[in-house]
Amino acid sequence: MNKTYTLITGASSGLGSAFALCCARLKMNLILIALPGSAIKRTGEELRRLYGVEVHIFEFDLTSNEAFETHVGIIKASFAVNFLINNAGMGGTVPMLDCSPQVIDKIIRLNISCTALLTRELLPQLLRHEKSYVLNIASMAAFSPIAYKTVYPASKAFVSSFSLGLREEMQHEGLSVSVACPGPIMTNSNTSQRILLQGYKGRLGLVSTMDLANRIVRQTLAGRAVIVPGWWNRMNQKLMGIIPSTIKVRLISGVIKRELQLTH
Ligand SMILES: NC(=O)C1=CN([C@@H]2O[C@H](COP(=O)(O)OP(=O)(O)OC[C@H]3O[C@@H](n4cnc5c(N)ncnc54)[C@H](OP(=O)(O)O)[C@@H]3O)[C@@H](O)[C@H]2O)C=CC1
Ligand SMILES: N[C@@H](C=O)C(=O)O
Repeated sequence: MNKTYTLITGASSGLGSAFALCCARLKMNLILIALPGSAIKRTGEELRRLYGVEVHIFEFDLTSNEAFETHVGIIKASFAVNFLINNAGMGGTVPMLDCSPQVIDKIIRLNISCTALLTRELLPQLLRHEKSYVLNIASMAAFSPIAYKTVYPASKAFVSSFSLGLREEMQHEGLSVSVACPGPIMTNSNTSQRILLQGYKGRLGLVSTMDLANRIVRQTLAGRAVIVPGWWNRMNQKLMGIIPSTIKVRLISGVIKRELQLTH
């Protein structure tokens, strides 16, 4: 039987490395993408040794057009990808006037362009399998505009809309597309500090990173369209579907504004 591979972007830390561990435990061969200079090679060796799976590492900046074209070209030509996890993403909390145009561009490229383009590039490979999966990582932030984050929630609304549109288009093709909308996750130190500044409301939605990865992968393989882990987050999702946008943006932004203490 031909070997199949799960490709995970942003796999060197945070949720991405938890996905790598979860998928290795499920005996999936892995292709891990991360920025150069992380500890991803060591992670790869550990996963090979512990779980006996193949792990191929690609270290490049997904937002560089040239690097993207070169590395994705190699991946397409060499590996039969049947599960794509678009996890790499960036955000932050900063007033619009203090946010550099470069950062805005990077968020849009990584969260929006790379998600759509990598999916498009790998679609022919994915469709060669009887059953294949795409998992896109959005956020609870996809459910409402948020002041002081502005570009990030807008980018995650794109990820959500893109995923559900593609899911509909692929429904008879054997490709199941899911979008995960996690609440706060204690991953890198900046994000963790900001979550603590939100107070008890931020902490109520917390799910441990490994638990989150396991739940999201399980539900993706079960074919679920929208994955919102955690009871508090699911309740918030329902509320956000009912509350008018002008009211919810004010309520959520009030909580998020506390994160500005980190930089101001
Ligand atoms: N943390 C949270 O509270 C939440 C996160 N999310 C989403 O979950 C996903 C993972 O988040 P999280 O684990 O916190 O993120 P982290 O910042 O902890 O990790 C992001 C990963 O992506 C990699 N990465 C970043 N930029 C690039 C790039 N240009 N090219 C290649 N790889 C890159 C990072 O590499 P390196 O380590 O080398 O920088 C790292 O491996 C994101 O899409 C995020 O938006 C959703 C809801 C809440
Ligand atoms: N990862 C994002 C969390 O919601 C952020 O950095 O804001």
